[in-house]
Amino acid sequence: MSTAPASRLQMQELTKRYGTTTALDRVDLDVPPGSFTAVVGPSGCGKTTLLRLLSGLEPATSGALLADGRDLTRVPAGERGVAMVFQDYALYPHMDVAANISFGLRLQARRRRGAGPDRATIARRTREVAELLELGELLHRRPDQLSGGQRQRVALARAVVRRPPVLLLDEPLAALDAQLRASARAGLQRLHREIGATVVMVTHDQHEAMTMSDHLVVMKDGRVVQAARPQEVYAAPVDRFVATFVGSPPMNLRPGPGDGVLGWRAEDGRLLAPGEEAPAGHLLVEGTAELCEFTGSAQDVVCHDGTTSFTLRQQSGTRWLQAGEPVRCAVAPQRLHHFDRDGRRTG
Ligand SMILES: Nc1ncnc2c1ncn2[C@@H]1O[C@H](COP(=O)(O)OP(=O)(O)OP(=O)(O)O)[C@@H](O)[C@H]1O
Repeated sequence: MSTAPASRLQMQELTKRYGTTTALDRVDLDVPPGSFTAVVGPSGCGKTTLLRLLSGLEPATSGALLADGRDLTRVPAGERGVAMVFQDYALYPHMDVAANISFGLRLQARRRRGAGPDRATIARRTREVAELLELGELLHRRPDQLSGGQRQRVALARAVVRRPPVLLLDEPLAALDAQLRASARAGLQRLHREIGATVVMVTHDQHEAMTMSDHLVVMKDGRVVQAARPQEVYAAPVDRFVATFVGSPPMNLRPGPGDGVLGWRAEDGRLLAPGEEAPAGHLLVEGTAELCEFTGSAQDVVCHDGTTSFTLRQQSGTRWLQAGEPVRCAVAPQRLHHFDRDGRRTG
């Protein structure tokens, strides 16, 4: 399937206020062309508002929004080259799958008279996108004759059939059960590869965001806290908030040195044998195993040291721990994260 070129999106001091609520607070963000950008953050941090501004459903209060350097602020939603799939992707119930998918193209044809796509083009593009999303066999079914996952794919097909340079997805997988989500995740990534558009996806699921995106945006209180490759956000979170929000289990934190905070990831703790000393320079963490969760290839051991909890992840091949056992582990100095008293990363 041929595509329109992907757009680079830039937000500069983008602000949106609803009465006294500031939903977006001077957001500066650069979305690389062709990226799969995932936006995560706690409920109410402004994720959906960001998409609504990008799509043109809502005007910004102030600031600038550019696509490939072009100011979008006054460009109407229909002319932005931006398609959006909502969480509750309402399909037209009386139309079959083919008619649902081609709706936008048919509208375009009618509006532009001779200049829009002709019938043969519409039919071909509908077929192409249906094949891409594995809906080829279902073109003549109505939405109420489809499963949740199939309906979600029709909504996606309807959005991408017009080859938008930008595709916005608001919690696209939220309505699917766990098993369907896994295959829909793979489907979305494949779709992104095929259509080449810039994808911006909002999700509650930070695991989903990490695994699917190549650009991860973490928001809090209407602001972008960090935007980078997911690997970088995980390896070097800019502050304590990102350290505990991104990654599962959240990063372990403990006071010190001074008035700072030390952090370490569950997989960076190495269990010490009874009597074994922590190597010089390592952080020694001691506690008691309280909860041992076997995940298949690993075991997450939630421990308590009298004041705080921490989680140790043991990989397969090690001895599985049991609740009640004493736990001593060492963390190498290069695996430690340092935050200052205000929670900012210092190393
Ligand atoms: N139309 C509106 N009128 C007034 N306040 C609004 C409106 N839309 C959003 N808000 C407020 O703006 C803030 C950001 O909302 P938004 O929906 O963007 O958050 P979100 O990160 O998408 O949240 P969630 O993850 O819960 O969907 C919230 O405080 C919300 O209550």
